Amino acid sequence: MKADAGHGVAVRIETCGKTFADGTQALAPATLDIARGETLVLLGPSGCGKTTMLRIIAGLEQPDPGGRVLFDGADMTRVPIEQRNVGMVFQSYALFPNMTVADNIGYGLKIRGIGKAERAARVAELVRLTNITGLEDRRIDQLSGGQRQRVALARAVAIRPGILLLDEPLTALDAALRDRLRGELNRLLRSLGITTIYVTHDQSEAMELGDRIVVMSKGAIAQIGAPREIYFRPTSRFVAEFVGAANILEAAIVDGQLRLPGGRLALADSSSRPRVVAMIRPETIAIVPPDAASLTGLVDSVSFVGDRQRIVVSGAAERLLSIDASNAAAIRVGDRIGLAVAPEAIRLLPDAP
Ligand SMILES: Nc1ncnc2c1ncn2[C@@H]1O[C@H](COP(=O)(O)OP(=O)(O)OP(=O)(O)O)[C@@H](O)[C@H]1O
Repeated sequence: MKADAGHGVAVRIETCGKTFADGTQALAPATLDIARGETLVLLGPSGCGKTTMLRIIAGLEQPDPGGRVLFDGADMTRVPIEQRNVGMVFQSYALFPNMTVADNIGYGLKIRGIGKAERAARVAELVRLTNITGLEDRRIDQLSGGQRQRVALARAVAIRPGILLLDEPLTALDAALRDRLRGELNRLLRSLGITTIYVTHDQSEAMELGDRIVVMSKGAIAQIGAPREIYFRPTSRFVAEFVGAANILEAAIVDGQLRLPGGRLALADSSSRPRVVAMIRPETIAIVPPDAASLTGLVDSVSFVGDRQRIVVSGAAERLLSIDASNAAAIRVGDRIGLAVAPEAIRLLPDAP
């Protein structure tokens, strides 16, 4: 969490729903508080309503009647976007192509009547913060995608917005560049301490950048929590499967243990239900010698994925189980292996999706 996060609510969305003119309900009425200085990530599959929520906060879209948007406690619902003091960056850069980098970054300051000397000082600071030193006098059409996205970020934060809204700002970039910029963006957001709302469908981006993540599904909030909470303690099957890889097991509980075709697993959670849906992350399953193990299975496939190997096991559960193991483990297809899972790593889920 950023240093000054948590002191008060910067943004409150109160029963904000959105039904478009054609009858599409993009957002069911949702209420959400965003703390000052926090980076809140809206995460979900395509069409789940993330952008609609961001546009309501920006003032590009009005919520359905009854909904309110508050900044620092003040009702902004009817306040036009240009008076909301928000900075925005979208997937498409929307920079002025024939202006220089420095002029793009300074544009918002200029139209706000900020003098030349102060403008130059702020532009210089942002050029340094966003790692584009040396490119100040280039035109936008002479820059790479990653450089353009840095300029777009610098321009958005130059006006010192109260709130920064980012909609998939890294999506158009290739994987290696996206990873690098994600780290840089994380440092930038933390050093500026601006309240940020970040839209993405990429769960690793959400994990790295978010103080909290709002997982959305079909126009509704499925779960809100810190990245670790969302990952290890999902409250629904949808969240478990959308955020990272998940083994979902349907099994009976006997004597506080999950009863599976290949053996048993001890549980930390108790349940009064005779059958449960349980989630186990692939990296929480350890491979142990089969003879003393309470659960065993047969290795169905082994795939090398670079930093680890993904092992798929049959016979342990009703479905195939995926395990992430270190490359050091010498495992071959057809091996009989034992599986161990710490009871706390098994999460019971409600039956509903
Ligand atoms: N102006 C509009 N009129 C009618 N329906 C719309 C309009 N804008 C968006 N929608 C619909 O509302 C739903 C939510 O859209 P939204 O853009 O918020 O989703 P999203 O989660 O941001 O998706 P993506 O990741 O694909 O951008 C979608 O079904 C979309 O088709």
